[in-house]
Amino acid sequence: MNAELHAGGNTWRSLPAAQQPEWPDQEALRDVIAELESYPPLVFAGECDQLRQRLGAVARGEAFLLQGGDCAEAFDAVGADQIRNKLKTLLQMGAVLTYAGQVPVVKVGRIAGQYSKPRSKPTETRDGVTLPTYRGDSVNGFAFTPEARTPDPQRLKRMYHASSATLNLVRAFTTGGYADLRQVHAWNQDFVKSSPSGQRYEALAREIDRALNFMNACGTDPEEFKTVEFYSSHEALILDYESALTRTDSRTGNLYDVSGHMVWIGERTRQLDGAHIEFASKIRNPIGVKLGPTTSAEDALTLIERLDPEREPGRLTFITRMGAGKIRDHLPELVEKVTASGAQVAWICDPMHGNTFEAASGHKTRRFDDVLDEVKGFFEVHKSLGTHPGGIHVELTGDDVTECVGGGDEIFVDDLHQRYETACDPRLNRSQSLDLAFLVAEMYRDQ
Ligand SMILES: O=C[C@H](O)[C@H](O)COP(=O)(O)O
Ligand SMILES: C=C(OP(=O)(O)O)C(=O)O
Repeated sequence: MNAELHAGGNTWRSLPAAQQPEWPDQEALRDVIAELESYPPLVFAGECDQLRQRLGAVARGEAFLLQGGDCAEAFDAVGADQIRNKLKTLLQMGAVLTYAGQVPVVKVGRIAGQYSKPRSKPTETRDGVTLPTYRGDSVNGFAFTPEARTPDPQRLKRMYHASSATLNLVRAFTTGGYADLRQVHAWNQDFVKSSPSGQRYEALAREIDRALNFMNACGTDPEEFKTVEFYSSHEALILDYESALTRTDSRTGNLYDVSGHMVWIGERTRQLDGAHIEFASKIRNPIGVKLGPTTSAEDALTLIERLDPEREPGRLTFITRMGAGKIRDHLPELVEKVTASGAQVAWICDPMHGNTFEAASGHKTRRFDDVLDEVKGFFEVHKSLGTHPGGIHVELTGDDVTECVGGGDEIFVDDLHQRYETACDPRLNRSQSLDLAFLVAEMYRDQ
């Protein structure tokens, strides 16, 4: 094991680490870690610093964060079409939100590293057969066989290569002309024309059109529309992987987890004395922490103490995922006490994870109306406290899947089986994601 890392990026090893796979072959795991430690970084420390600055603007109320992508990326979905569709959807959402909010929208994908899943149960039983639960492609296979479900550390290397290929294409799309704002707006116009609830969005789309024509008429350099800043993020769950990809920045001597620009710690692994928070406290990347409905204000304040002792805007993002029925009761105390402490965190709403239920067909799903209601509650709470609703964090795909019910192009419970493709939690499809963007844009504007 890399001795330099042992001093900083590996201090988590002496603490309890929740949700780690039971790798059957420890020697094979050690070999994989050693190999990963020799791989080049996927992102540069300077890019992480730039994202931290952008998130600082979110924390100060000067920008909005759009973070979204798959629940669980899959190795067999690392294809040009899927990556392009996802990116296209996020760019379309970003364009609408930028216009409505009149502030920069920081665009961060749950992409190029979101291969590991925390689970409620360690095992799954089907027809009397019990096997380890699926923990994401970085750990085991989705197929319900003993071979597939046995954790295999070689998969950590595949995760690195899949992340690398994905990021490479994302960089090409976002800097090579595909993300041109005029093109993105034309896609949005198509959506407004074809969506059953598109009429509601027509006025906003027309205004954006006029704004673009105005900028054109003023002679704005068309090159300025051509590229877009886009960052990667994932849950820092499998600590053997994340710490093997932690490097010392030659400019500053600080440690960075170079597996993605931003990493977050999930609701199931944010124990204050646990390994994940210890790991996150040692790296300089911008850090997100998920906060569910049982989070106390004291927990939030201790997290700030551990992760953002310098109170640096942009360092820490709280991603609340309370559930539509709970957010209005639970969020105010957290925001009030954190604000009173003087900390400037970014507050982001994840309206997905508190709103999951099982349909009679057995599919895990979410209602679009609940998702929307949680975002509404989030905006209401921040409005009443005079604080900034900093953004949204959404599980989505650019494909026309049928995993969440509702939306303008309505999906019914009976439709769920048609194209239910997620390996874990249900995602908004392309049209539901764009519906959400237009509706959140209206809320942001009213704010
Ligand atoms: O995406 C989040 C979690 O991994 C997921 O909600 C856990 O799902 P489970 O309750 O089916 O394990
Ligand atoms: C597992 C996730 O969320 P949470 O930690 O909020 O349950 C997730 O975002 O994939």
